[in-house]
This record gives sequence, structure tokens and C-alpha cells, in this order.
Amino acid sequence: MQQSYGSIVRRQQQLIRCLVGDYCSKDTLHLVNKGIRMQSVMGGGGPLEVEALSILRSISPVLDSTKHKGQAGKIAVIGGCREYTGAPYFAAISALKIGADLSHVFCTRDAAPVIKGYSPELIVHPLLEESYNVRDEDKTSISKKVLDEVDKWMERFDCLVIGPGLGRDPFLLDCVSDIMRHARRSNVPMVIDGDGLFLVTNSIDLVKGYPLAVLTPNVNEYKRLVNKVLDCEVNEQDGPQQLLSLAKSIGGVTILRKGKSDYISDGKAVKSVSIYGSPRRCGGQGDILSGSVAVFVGWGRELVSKVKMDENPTMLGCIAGSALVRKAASVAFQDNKRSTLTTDIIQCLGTSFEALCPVGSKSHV
Ligand SMILES: NC(=O)C1=CN([C@@H]2O[C@H](COP(=O)(O)OP(=O)(O)OC[C@H]3O[C@@H](n4cnc5c(N)ncnc54)[C@H](O)[C@@H]3O)[C@@H](O)[C@H]2O)[C@@H](O)CC1
Ligand SMILES: Nc1ncnc2c1ncn2[C@@H]1O[C@H](COP(=O)(O)OP(=O)(O)OP(=O)(O)O)[C@@H](O)[C@H]1O
Ligand SMILES: [Mg+2]
Repeated sequence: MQQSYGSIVRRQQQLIRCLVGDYCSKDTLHLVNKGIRMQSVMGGGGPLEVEALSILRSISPVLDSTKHKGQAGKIAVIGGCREYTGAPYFAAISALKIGADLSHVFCTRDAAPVIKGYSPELIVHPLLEESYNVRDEDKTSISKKVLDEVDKWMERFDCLVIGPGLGRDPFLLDCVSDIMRHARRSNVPMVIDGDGLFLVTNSIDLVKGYPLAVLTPNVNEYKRLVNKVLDCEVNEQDGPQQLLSLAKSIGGVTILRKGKSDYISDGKAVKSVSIYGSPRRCGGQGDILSGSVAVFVGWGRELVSKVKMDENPTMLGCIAGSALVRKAASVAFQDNKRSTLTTDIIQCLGTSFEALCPVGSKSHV
């Protein structure tokens, strides 16, 4: 990617300003723990609150005429089955709306025409199969075919989103487990959401110790993860500390716990994003988030490798994604009130992004 040295330095300086003193090492963990206790008493917007908007501005790439297609991001959603076609569409179209160049969906054969029908922008691969469509004797050859097909594309992707609308069919989940193992071998980041979290909660080794894995659980998914991994109940009194332990127990994956405030931890630090969102809880908002985080993780990774910073790009990606989706939800709610739907929020992604990080702003010239 061709960017002026000046613009890279400006983004680095912005990042340092928002992270210095915030981001902790092992040595300062006790200080963070102290902060965590304060946060649990104070609620959202306390000492763990991060300068999310500065991070979003810092990691968003400059738009200029030297770029070619693909440089702003290529993501793939693995999801979409007979029951759910909305979720993978929401994730994949959100990625495009915030600035990715290409967005693919790998879904089951019968979900594909439906998803294609929602949008000509998406590249849809009718590849996955559920048990009801497969004879036992064909299972081995079909899973090999699925894996071979996805592998052809794998290294082109900056991030995968695993799980929106994936369903829970055991044969399909076995195939997706193989895809995840291959992605991991190729160092491709993965955002795991929805039924992907169901899979991972039951097979934690798929992500354990993989620093490029991001889990984005909602309230139920978080409860199941805590039960399974920490073998206890969710502790609301010391929520951030428990999140830190959970991320650490899964070997330093990044977890974005969605809720009234979003809490994000990679097992070393905990941050919160409490920008006002929307009181509407219609289905699909988490799918917007997973697609958005995938793009920001790709951008965060690129920036961190360019300026050789010791920051975790998955933390940066989660913080930026959380901030943008919450802002878009609040804008959509202002316009639509009780009738706010996921498609309304998607429509507000562009204007919200522009309000937070204008294309013509200083760092974009
Ligand atoms: N339009 C669409 O196609 C959408 C599809 N979605 C997909 O739907 C699938 C399931 O996601 P959900 O978010 O509904 O999954 P959840 O596991 O959060 O919830 C499933 C349902 O079971 C209940 N439930 C599950 N576990 C529970 C527990 N331990 N305690 C209390 N209640 C519990 C929940 O209240 C909910 O009604 C995913 O693949 C997801 O991506 C959602 O993203 C929403 C939109
Ligand atoms: N109580 C809340 N107040 C404000 N924002 C919230 C609240 N709960 C969740 N959110 C925000 O809504 C978005 C989706 O979170 P949610 O918990 O609804 O995900 P989900 O259940 O996985 O959604 P989906 O229906 O797509 O599966 C996130 O951006 C999160 O920050
Ligand atoms: Mg969800």
C-alpha cells in the first residue's frame, strides 16, 4: 500500500496518544486489576474506557488514487444455511459498507441463491453441505472438496468471519473446523460469532493459543463460554476481571463481550467502549459488528506491521468496530425509533464513519 511517510507517522502518533498509559504489560497488570475493580463499581465509561474514536481514525486507511482493488481489504464470511440467510448477508455487506473492497460468503448450496438475491455486490460460494443433503458414504469426499475449494482462496483473505447463520449441523461444523485449522496454519485472522461460537465453545482447541482469533459473544454465548472454559457462572460484580481470565485461559485470544458497554480483552488488558448505541435489540446487529471487526482487524494488522508498533491489532480492530457499530445504531435509532431494523443500521454505517473519520480530514490528504 502506498502511503506517505507523513501520514503513517501521523497515524502512529495518534495511536500512541490513545494507547500510552492505557495498554498494559505483565508488569503493570496489578494496576489494571485495580482499574478493573473500580470499573465494576462505576459501570460503563469508567477507567477502562478507551479512546475508541482516535483508534478508529488511526487505523482507517487513507483513500487515494494510487490504490488498487483489494488493498482496502478482502474478507470472507463462512455462514448461511437453510434456516439463516440474513446473518451472513448482514456481516458481508457491512464489511463492504465500511470500506473493504471484496466480500465473499461461503454458505450451503440452498442458502446461496437467496444471499445472491439480496445483493449483487457479494461473491457467494454455494459450497457447504448439511447432513440432510449428504449420504454417509459421500461425507469424506464432500468434506475434502469443501476444504480444497476454500483453500484456493484462503491466503487472499485478510480476515474470515466464522459463524453468522452457520447453523449447528454436525457434518457442516466438522467441515468448518477443518477450514479453521487451515486458516490458522495460514495465519489468517478469524472473527468467531454466532454458531461459530457454539462450535468453538465445544472445541476450544480450534482457537486456543491463536492470537489472531477474535470471539464476539452476546450474552448467551458469553455465558456458555464462561461455563465451559472457567467452569463457573458469569460474575457481574467483577466482570472485566473475569473476561481477562477467560481470554487468558483460551491462550490470549481476543474476546469482545457485547452488551450495554462492550468489553474487550486479549488476556493482557481490558478495555471498554460505551459510546451510546441504540435501545433497540433487533436481531442482526451482532452480525454487522462481526463483519466490521473483520475489516478493522485487517487494517489494524497492516498498520501495526508497517509502523512496527507493539500493539495488538485484534484489540484495535475490536475497539474500532465496536465504536462504529454503536455510533451507526444510535444514528439509525434517531431516525427510526421503535421501527429501527438491522438494515437501517447498515444504511447508517457510511454516514457514521464519515462523521467520525471524514475522508477529507487531515490524515486523509
Ligand atoms: N436474520 C438472520 O438470519 C439472523 C440470524 N442469526 C443467527 O442465528 C443463530 C443463532 O444466534 P442467536 O443469537 O439467536 O443465538 P443465541 O444462542 O444467543 O440464542 C438462541 C435463542 O435461544 C435462547 N437461548 C440460548 N441459550 C440460552 C441460554 N443459555 N439462556 C437463555 N436463553 C438462551 C436465546 O434467548 C435465543 O432466543 C446464529 O447463527 C446467528 O448468526 C442472528 O444473527 C440474528 C439474525
Ligand atoms: N444493552 C445494550 N445497549 C447498547 N448497545 C448494546 C446493548 N447490547 C448490545 N449492544 C450492541 O449491539 C450490538 C449487537 O450486540 P448483541 O448482543 O445484540 O449481539 P447478538 O445477540 O450477537 O446479535 P445478532 O442478533 O446479530 O446475533 C453490539 O454492537 C453491541 O455493542
Ligand atoms: Mg449473534
